[in-house]
Amino acid sequence: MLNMNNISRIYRSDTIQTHALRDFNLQVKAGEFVAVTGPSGSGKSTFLNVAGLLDSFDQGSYQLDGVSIQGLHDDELSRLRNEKIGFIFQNYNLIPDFNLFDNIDMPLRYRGFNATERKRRISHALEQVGLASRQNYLPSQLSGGQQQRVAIARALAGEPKILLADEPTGNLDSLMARQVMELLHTLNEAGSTIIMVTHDPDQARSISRNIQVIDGQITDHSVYAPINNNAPIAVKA
Ligand SMILES: Nc1ncnc2c1ncn2[C@@H]1O[C@H](COP(=O)(O)OP(=O)(O)OP(=O)(O)O)[C@@H](O)[C@H]1O
Repeated sequence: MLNMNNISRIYRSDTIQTHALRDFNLQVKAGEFVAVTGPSGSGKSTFLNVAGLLDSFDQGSYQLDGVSIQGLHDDELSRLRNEKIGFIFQNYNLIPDFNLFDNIDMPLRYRGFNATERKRRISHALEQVGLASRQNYLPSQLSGGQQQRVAIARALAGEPKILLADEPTGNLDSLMARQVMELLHTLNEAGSTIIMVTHDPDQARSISRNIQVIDGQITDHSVYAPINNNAPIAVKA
């Protein structure tokens, strides 16, 4: 599904170069759930941005769902991004004046789906996140956890090949965070491929595969026993 080999991403300014990713190698198979951990500034967001085709890279090769990314033009990258990737951000990124239906509808309109197909996708996605009865609500009428579930529904409605989540529970209290994590696990059990950056060690432990990023490289690559197990069985991969 995702195949990165020797990826480097260097940010350059007049005076300094920052090697945000260096010789970064990662393969993720369809159906995996991967937690990405590591200290602040280690390159986690840069990795997600490169993986999500939001940022370019300087060296290496990257195939997403069998498509080589190198050399693609911006319009091809946008099309691939819209088709294959669902993003979930810490701050939800919902449009406050749009109700839930219209928030989920907007990227589908952009992709040119007809009204019947859009309605089908929106209804199904809202059902998946347990908010089918609230499609006319505004984001401000929902809790933070519910807003994040809408953001997840928006990502799911695109029927992406992979979900990329950057600290999706970072703004939530522990109960709501747990509900969002349960939803992500349920989606993964139903077949979704998910890569999630988290600072929360308990969350990471609930996820079957963990990678740790330090100084732009993967330094630890552990596979844990699945969810709801506080005593991980670490197997070095
Ligand atoms: N647009 C940019 N221009 C210059 N340097 C950048 C840019 N974005 C990130 N960096 C640098 O690249 C390195 C990796 O940053 P990145 O945001 O990927 O880390 P992170 O692990 O996601 O951090 P955090 O956990 O704090 O979000 C850092 O040294 C950061 O300062």
